Amino acid sequence: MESGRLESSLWVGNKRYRAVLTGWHFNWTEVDKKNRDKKTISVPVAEVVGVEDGRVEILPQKLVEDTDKDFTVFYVKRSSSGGSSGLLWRLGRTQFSCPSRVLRDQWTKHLRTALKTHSPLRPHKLLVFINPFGGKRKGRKIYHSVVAPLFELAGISSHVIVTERANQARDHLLKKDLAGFDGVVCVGGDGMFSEILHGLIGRTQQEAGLCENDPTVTLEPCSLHIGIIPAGSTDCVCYATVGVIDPLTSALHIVIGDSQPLDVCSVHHASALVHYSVSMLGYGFYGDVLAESEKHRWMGPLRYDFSGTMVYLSNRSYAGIVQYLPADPLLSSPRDKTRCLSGCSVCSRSTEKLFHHFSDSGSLYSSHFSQYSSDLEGDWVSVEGKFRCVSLTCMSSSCPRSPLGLSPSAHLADGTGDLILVWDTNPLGFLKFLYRHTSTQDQFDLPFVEVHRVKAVRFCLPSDKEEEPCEKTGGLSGDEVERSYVETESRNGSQQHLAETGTRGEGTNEQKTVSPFLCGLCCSKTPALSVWNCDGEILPFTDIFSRIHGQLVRLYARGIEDGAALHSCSEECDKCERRCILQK
Ligand SMILES: Nc1ncnc2c1ncn2[C@@H]1O[C@H](COP(=O)(O)OP(=O)(O)OP(=O)(O)O)[C@@H](O)[C@H]1O
Ligand SMILES: CCCCCCCCCCCCC/C=C/[C@@H](O)[C@H](CO)NC(=O)CCCCC
Ligand SMILES: [Ca+2]
Repeated sequence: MESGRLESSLWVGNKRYRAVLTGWHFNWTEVDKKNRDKKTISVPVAEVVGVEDGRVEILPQKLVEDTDKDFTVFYVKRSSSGGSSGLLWRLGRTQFSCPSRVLRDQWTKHLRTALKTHSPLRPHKLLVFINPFGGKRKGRKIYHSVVAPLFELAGISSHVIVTERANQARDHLLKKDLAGFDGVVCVGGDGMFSEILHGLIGRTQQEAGLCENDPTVTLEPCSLHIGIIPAGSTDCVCYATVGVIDPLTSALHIVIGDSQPLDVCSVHHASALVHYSVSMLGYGFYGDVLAESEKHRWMGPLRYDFSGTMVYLSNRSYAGIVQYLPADPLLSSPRDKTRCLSGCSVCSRSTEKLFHHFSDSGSLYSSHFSQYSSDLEGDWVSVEGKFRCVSLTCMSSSCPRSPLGLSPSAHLADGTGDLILVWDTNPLGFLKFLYRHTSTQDQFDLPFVEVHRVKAVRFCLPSDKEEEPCEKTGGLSGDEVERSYVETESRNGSQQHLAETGTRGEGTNEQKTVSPFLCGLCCSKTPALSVWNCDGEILPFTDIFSRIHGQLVRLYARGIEDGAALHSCSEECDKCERRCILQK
């Protein structure tokens, strides 16, 4: 008998099944009275959530009938409702009956052992941060009603912190003891994710003795995984890495220990780290939308639609110099019409490139040779002019508002970002560009739009182009923007200069928010500057240097599964090529 293999008859209700546990799969096939096989259900062991003695239910509430010949298996079940192509996951549950208690114990023992063997990244202990004010303010309810019961079922212990102020989660991760935790879960939106990202990256560099302020340093990848339970307004990072915004689906990805590496862009100004970004670093239109939307927080998620319309009507473009370092064009292109899907070959090739210097121990996390990266070598390209917007994204940045995203062919973990330059154009042209984000039409196929796959970007203002700000509304000039925001923070005595922008949410620091939109309304003077929108935060500087760090963090996710490859996966898994790839 193959090790770990188990086969026997089991009953579900009054139907008999032939159940087989092989190394990778747990299958049960209905057998009719003439011993003919009927329907088979096949679940990869990696997608089994838990195995319980007796007849058990956990959602909507826990019910246990402790019978000694029964056991219950919980597993991931794909749902196609709402056109989600199987990306929406539900908790499947089957209660099996055995002819004897001995056989029942054999089944539960084998299944539990198989889970341990085949899912090495399943978390045991998680640190959970809940932002009670994110999105529609449902974070706490979502966690307690949907997520906590699943964690309990999977035997995950969690330490839960409901935040009382902005940046509490970041500060906790930077300073407190994290021993024993496998990952950090963020219940909130992109802003809350950003806090976790900053805390974990900062902590990892502190412990590795690396200076985050130096853009040439190869940063150490974080060893703790991040799980996102979407409860914000945009939830772009969740959407782009899971494919749906659904707390139960995300909780299941965490519980089964999925792992998706993610590129991170560091943003620097004058030898100091300003911020990290994963979804969008945008100047011009997206910066103005964010600045405007901060005044309408009370509208909730709708504030972006309202502000988007207002900013569009203000019809502005901004002068700037953009310099970029192109990525290797032989590896991929932002216009190659591919999508970064689960198991993406472009990202896998990058993993080999990024981590080819394995240490003696074989650890992925102590892999770099030199502290300084050769990634910034190459020929820089420089362009100057007036832009509607300049955006840099490390991934597609798809979200419900834009299902294919800012750059549909961008990759989650290839060590590059896509730079999108939208040159000044007429209002109708720009509307066309924006509108194409909401459809499948190519937003880059317009004469005033350029897209480049890059490793690093610099942006500065042309020295002679600064205009007088509007006096009535107090629009700020370049110098003023910087002065009004800079704050120096000292972390554990080290000289870190992380700008405290704090323009999101209640409880943030009181600071002046740049609102160039007002000038567009009250006078004909266009403001001199826009602001940078960095994953939903307004940055305090206009001149920036940013660089992409390949696979700096890992999420409990697996990227977007290919709907076509998933066909009738939950029933006929042998036919599903993608699952086989995953399990290799
Ligand atoms: N207890 C708190 N009080 C006030 N602000 C908080 C608190 N906890 C976290 N924050 C801040 O709230 C900001 C917004 O939160 P979050 O991202 O969860 O929701 P959102 O803005 O509605 O969603 P999105 O970022 O997806 O647009 C975050 O930047 C975070 O720093
Ligand atoms: C006329 C139709 C106009 C439609 C315009 C559609 C364009 C949509 C592109 C959406 C790109 C989202 C990028 C993600 C940004 C997030 O990091 C950030 C934090 O949550 N969100 C915003 O800044 C929120 C700001 C979102 C800007 C719209
Ligand atoms: Ca990327």
